[in-house]
Amino acid sequence: MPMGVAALRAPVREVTDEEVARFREHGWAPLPGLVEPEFVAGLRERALDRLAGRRGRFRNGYVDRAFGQDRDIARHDEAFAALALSPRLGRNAIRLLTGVDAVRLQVTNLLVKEPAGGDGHGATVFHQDFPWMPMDRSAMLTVWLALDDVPADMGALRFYNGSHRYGSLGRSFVRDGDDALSNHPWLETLELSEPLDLAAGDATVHSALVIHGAPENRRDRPRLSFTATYFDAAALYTGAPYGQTDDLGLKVNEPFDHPRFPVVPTA
Ligand SMILES: O=C(O)CCC(=O)C(=O)O
Ligand SMILES: [Fe+2]
Repeated sequence: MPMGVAALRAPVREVTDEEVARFREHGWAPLPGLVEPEFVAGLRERALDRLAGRRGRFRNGYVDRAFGQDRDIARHDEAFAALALSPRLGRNAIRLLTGVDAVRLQVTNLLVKEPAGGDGHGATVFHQDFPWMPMDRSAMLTVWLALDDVPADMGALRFYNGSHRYGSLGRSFVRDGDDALSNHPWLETLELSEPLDLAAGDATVHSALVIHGAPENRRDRPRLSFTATYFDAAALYTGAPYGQTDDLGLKVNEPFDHPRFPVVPTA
């Protein structure tokens, strides 16, 4: 049953002080039961509808080998929009980040990791998100929400705890063999987070500076997740080339005042 517009208040819980502390210490945190499973079931249905007919697309980019994307899904779907722009999620992002009074939504994404083998997806190599970004500061995070149960061997994310403290460590996904561990073997001295079994509605949240990746999907059904990325609303545009922002008419050294980067309401 499709959700009516009136029903679109996303049932998101608040993060706890312990979760904020853990995020700041490790650069990421598990957020079990972040979104009510009933609402997530509706999102899953919408996700599957959007994905029908998208199978078997040619893949060649480095990222495309790791997972499929339906970028900006919240611009096309009101339920994903209700979630991504929910005041609870906005307040959570502000609390998790340090020294941030307001956040903008950078991007939403429906991610699909097909089962490994044949035409399927490979592992998500370890990387940071920030090195691509045209923002002048790194206060940025991604909420990664399981739209269905995602047991560890299906490819829930893993993280190098504390790796967010080492600043921007360079791009991955741009050349062969450029995963973060190959670029920086010392990362292996850090603790790798345990494999996580996520249920639909569970999430992880990660800093754009934490090193993260995911194993291949060893199950026989696609791994389905939704991500929403938020950044400090005060961040200024640097003009660095980036597909999403190149043609938007943003001004260098000005904030991202553009409808593509809405400030998330907090009430
Ligand atoms: O879902 C994945 O495998 C990777 C997602 C990711 O890297 C991200 O959301 O930043
Ligand atoms: Fe990432």
